[in-house]
Amino acid sequence: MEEAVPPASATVVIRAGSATYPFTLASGQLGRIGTWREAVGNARTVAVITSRPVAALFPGALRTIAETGARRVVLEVPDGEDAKTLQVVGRCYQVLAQARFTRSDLVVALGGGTVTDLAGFVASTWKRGARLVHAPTTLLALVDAAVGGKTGINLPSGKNLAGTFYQPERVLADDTVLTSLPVRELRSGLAEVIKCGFIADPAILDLLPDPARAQAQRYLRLIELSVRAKAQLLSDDVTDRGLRRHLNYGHTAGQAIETASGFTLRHGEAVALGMVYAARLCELLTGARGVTADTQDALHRVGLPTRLQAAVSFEQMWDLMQQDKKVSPGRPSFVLSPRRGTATLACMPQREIARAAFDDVLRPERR
Ligand SMILES: NC(=O)c1ccc[n+]([C@@H]2O[C@H](COP(=O)([O-])OP(=O)(O)OC[C@H]3O[C@@H](n4cnc5c(N)ncnc54)[C@H](O)[C@@H]3O)[C@@H](O)[C@H]2O)c1
Ligand SMILES: O=C(O)C(=O)C[C@@H](O)[C@H](O)[C@H](O)COP(=O)(O)O
Ligand SMILES: [Zn+2]
Repeated sequence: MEEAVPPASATVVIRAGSATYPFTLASGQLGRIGTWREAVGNARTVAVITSRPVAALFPGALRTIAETGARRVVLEVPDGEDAKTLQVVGRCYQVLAQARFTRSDLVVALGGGTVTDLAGFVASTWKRGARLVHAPTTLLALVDAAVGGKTGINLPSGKNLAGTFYQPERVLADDTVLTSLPVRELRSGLAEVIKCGFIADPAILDLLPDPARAQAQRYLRLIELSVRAKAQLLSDDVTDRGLRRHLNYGHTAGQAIETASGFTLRHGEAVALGMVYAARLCELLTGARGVTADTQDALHRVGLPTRLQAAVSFEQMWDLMQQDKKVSPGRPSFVLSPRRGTATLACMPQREIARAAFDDVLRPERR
């Protein structure tokens, strides 16, 4: 049985500095001609960036884009993190060049966060800026990656080390995409939802779903609350110099762990571990109590990992953390959340404290 949860409103207006655009949350809209007519506008060519598995899941969306009358070009990129490389960016540019793609043509990102990160980068750099619409198909992309205009490409030396800030014209959020999403991917998205609960809106933490059950109303509500929380933090800090950094909670350690695991961990799983780590650091640095237990409890409720299983050493994590793009010596860059709904910035911890926190909460337990 579905619990009675207040219905989500249809549109969240995202204000990102001088840009304003709608995040429309409407079940089934990716298959509607009206949605796409409005999104395509007067573009002559629509380049849909997607991956093969995602394209196979959403033939209706692809067909409907073609029915708008615009010429449709489908760029199938590798699935998952393999899409976020300079090589794939180069291949996208080649296809756009062959299609004589102009700045008034439209790039549509149809997929998860890897696709929105890649497509955003391609659109922002193609002729210094083509039109862009996001059609997120994972929970993680719905609540996070499709909003706020961060684009990212991975380099051998680290995750998201090349990127731009480039806002889409609109985000077409259709919660029915969740019906085909594997539970592991749902959980991964819930890590970013839980992050918003800790740094901004504690009400989120009282609404956490059971990922093994269908709870459509609850997801609608969580999508809306998470997007509102994100929008609030980035509205006056699009370029990540101040408040927006709170959205990086769990990411300094998390993205280091994600990279060190060779991307065997999903982004959200790594962020979950990063939040546990940040919680323990918070206790060690500030004397706060109960932060780790509260974090572990929220993550356990949705079945996310709270301790490393993969072989990632402290040294690997520590080295990669130093290369995080927001780290600069002596300046606060590590996000802590001492209490539900709040976040602060601290300097990178000293190595001994960083190691102690790792040993306390992340190091795989000996069997
Ligand atoms: N730019 C940002 O603000 C931001 C925010 C958060 C995360 N990210 C980035 O997002 C990426 C992770 O995104 P993700 O978790 O969506 O991963 P993803 O894009 O790799 O998608 C995960 C998997 O789900 C599959 N999939 C997609 N939609 C599906 C559907 N509806 N049904 C069934 N399967 C489906 C894909 O084929 C893929 O294998 C990371 O690279 C991360 O760095 C960016
Ligand atoms: O939008 C933001 O700002 C975020 O930090 C959201 C994160 O969830 C996301 O993973 C982002 O891509 C991480 O950014 P990075 O600057 O650490 O690469
Ligand atoms: Zn993230």
